[in-house]
Amino acid sequence: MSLLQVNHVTLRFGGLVAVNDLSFEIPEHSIISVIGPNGAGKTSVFNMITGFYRPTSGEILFDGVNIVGKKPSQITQMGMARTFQNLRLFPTLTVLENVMSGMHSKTSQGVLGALLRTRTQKREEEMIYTVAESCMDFVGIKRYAGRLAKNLPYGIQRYVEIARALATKPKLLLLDEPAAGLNHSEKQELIHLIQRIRQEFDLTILLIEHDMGLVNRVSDQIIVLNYGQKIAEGSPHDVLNHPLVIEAYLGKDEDVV
Ligand SMILES: Nc1ncnc2c1ncn2[C@@H]1O[C@H](COP(=O)(O)OP(=O)(O)OP(=O)(O)O)[C@@H](O)[C@H]1O
Repeated sequence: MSLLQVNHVTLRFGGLVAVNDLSFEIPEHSIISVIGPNGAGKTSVFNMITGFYRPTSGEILFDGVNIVGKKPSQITQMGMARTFQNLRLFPTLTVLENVMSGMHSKTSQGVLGALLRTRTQKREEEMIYTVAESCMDFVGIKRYAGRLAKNLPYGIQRYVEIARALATKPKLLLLDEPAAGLNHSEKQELIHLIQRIRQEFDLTILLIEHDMGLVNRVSDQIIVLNYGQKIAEGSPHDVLNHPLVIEAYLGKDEDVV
């Protein structure tokens, strides 16, 4: 069954068509990558799926529900989590607090509960702490738990974002250029982490990435965008050898494996 269905979605900014009549489906438990040259519309697609942009036309079904018009927070509640191309951590909070922050939107207690510190609320805080700890452990950043996010190297901050997203126990995890700014050995670790996430967590992953080595290693299927349109879709081998894809990347064809 498809966890996500994007049906004939178009996004216009004035006269510019950023995404043009795009359709694709994401089967449950798969890892799908969206690739394409700069400006192809990849981030716009992520922003529509996560509710940051509203499509000009078309529908997006998540778990069978049309999510067009829903707020990002409502979509998060439905089981979607994302990381950002430009990191969005709370710089003056610790790693632990950042990871816990992702889960607070899911607690049942409101402001009154927080003030009264009801027993339920204390139990929830303990549960949030336990989940945050296990997610930090899973991605290998537990030793940084008490450090302020802003004082950590870029590569570690990326892992904090991933841990924060995982802690919300999403059905769909969207990773926006997770390898950006990472060196070769960090990229190898990230490939291993993405494969472990798929094995250990019951989730589906949608990835935007420029690093073709990573895309090739982790993806079940690849969707290629160019000028807002889908120009190819299929297995890594088929897509990365597709003439239209090679043409789209011409001039930077060293990226294509
Ligand atoms: N908020 C916006 N307002 C106006 N135009 C926008 C906006 N967001 C994106 N665009 C335009 O839409 C097109 C697609 O941009 P988008 O960022 O989705 O591409 P991308 O494939 O993610 O690129 P990159 O790989 O460089 O991140 C571009 O022409 C971009 O300038």
